[in-house]
Amino acid sequence: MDDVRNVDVVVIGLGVGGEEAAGRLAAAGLDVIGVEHNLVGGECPYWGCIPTKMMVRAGSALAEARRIPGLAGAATVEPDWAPVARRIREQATDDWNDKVAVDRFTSKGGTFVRGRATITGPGRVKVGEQEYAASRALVVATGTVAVIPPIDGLAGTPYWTNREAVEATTLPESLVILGGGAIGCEFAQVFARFGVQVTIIEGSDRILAMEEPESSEVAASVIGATIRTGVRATNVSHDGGFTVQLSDGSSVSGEKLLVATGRAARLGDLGLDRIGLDPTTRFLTTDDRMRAADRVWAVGDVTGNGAFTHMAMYEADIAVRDILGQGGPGADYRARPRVTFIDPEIGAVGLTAAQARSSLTNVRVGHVPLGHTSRGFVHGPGNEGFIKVVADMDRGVLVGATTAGPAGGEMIGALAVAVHAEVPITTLQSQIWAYPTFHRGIGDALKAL
Ligand SMILES: Cc1cc2nc3c(=O)[nH]c(=O)nc-3n(C[C@H](O)[C@H](O)[C@H](O)COP(=O)(O)OP(=O)(O)OC[C@H]3O[C@@H](n4cnc5c(N)ncnc54)[C@H](O)[C@@H]3O)c2cc1C
Ligand SMILES: NC(=O)c1ccc[n+]([C@@H]2O[C@H](COP(=O)([O-])OP(=O)(O)OC[C@H]3O[C@@H](n4cnc5c(N)ncnc54)[C@H](O)[C@@H]3O)[C@@H](O)[C@H]2O)c1
Repeated sequence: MDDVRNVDVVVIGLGVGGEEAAGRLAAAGLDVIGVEHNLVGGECPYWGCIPTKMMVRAGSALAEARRIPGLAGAATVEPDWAPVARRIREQATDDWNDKVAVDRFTSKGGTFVRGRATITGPGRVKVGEQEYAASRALVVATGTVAVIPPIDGLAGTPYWTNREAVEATTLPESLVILGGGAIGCEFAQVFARFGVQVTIIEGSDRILAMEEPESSEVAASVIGATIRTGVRATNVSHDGGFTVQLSDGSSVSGEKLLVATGRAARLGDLGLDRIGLDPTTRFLTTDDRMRAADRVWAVGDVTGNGAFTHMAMYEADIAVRDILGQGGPGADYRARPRVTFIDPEIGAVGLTAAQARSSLTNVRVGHVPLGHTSRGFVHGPGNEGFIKVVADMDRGVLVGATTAGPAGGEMIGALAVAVHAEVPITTLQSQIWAYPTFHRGIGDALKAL
């Protein structure tokens, strides 16, 4: 084995959070080792946010073209997956090549190491035969993998996860999706718009179960798939196509099967016990400076604070400032935004009404269907959606909101500011909202409080 190499910082995992932390620490002049066993950039650019949003963009273009009759004449729509697959391969992922991302990190002065890192002791990390000793910080940013539920017959079949779905160059005729969360819903709508017969199997009683019930209703009405809720898969068999037996005795079949039943942090084989942490933990618990242990910081999906790219970036920023001794605000999760990119987009921030009622005594809700607003009326076809605000009336501030609609992901920005900055509801109610915008509906929802 080579000698131990002494450095300032080792970052394990160069996904969204790790790359941000490693790059900034290197740019600040520290001696940083960044370790990545797969692609620098992680899930988001290669199999997550970016390619799936390219798919969504393509599906939305088809849907908008199909709305032309009745609005603007006639249109013939002939979906073709080839340009989508090409765009993903050439523009989003460089054919799943991370040279640009590696160069981005090394140009900041970081040292890149390709391989799987294991922790061997406090500040100590081994990659292959080389061991590193970090005097200042160890940053764990190892992200998540798709959870594969222990369903009889599933293991060993050629099921898809998000990775195979993103890499697909041709589409199946039919697709069964296990799980109706964000991943299941986004893929379902896109593939359905390209002509695939999609069936979603969701164990709980509604899709997008973590969001407002109205969000689930809107999603179910627009996705274009057969949606089976309250049933679980009990058995999977593969004989050219897939047959999934369900807990109610029925079965569904599809040419392909996509497993989208959640994500699990990659922590199991990291060696956490060697730094005094529980190796069986689901997520790494941190303080508000993202410290998980002495001179150990954790950022991104592994912290369990919301598996979103913006959360990984946010936590990386806090960890970097703490490691560099720069101070500044600590982590505050009250105004966590999220957007499910179906059409209509479902933006949300903070608490749902049910979450608010479970922890607060004086909660009021304001709600307006988007079709009742001037802009929703003008928009016509494709105007599904609503705006819902959740208020803590004791403090006179919003604690949560949902904006579902054609610009739902953009509308939530205004309400994220309101929740984050605790803008008094009376101030929001006296605001002037431009006419006729979708976001003017926020004023209507506030009036309904
Ligand atoms: C289909 C899909 C769509 C999504 N869409 C969105 C979206 O629209 N908006 C949004 O905000 N979020 C979205 N997400 C979530 C987003 O991709 C993640 O929240 C984000 O990638 C998390 O970043 P991370 O750095 O924590 O982890 P990751 O991106 O998972 O990166 C972790 C990295 O660590 C590496 N690694 C793990 N263990 C080791 C080890 N021992 N040694 C070396 N390297 C290791 C991995 O190879 C990986 O590259 C989506 C996710 C999926 C799956
Ligand atoms: N637009 C975005 O920002 C975006 C998009 C995709 C993913 N993501 C992130 O990735 C995370 C993971 O997404 P996801 O959709 O895989 O997970 P999820 O946890 O959001 O949803 C998984 C769903 O699968 C269901 N389920 C679990 N086991 C099941 C089973 N055996 N049979 C039937 N249903 C089952 C659950 O009830 C749940 O509704 C999201 O929570 C989000 O943080 C974000």
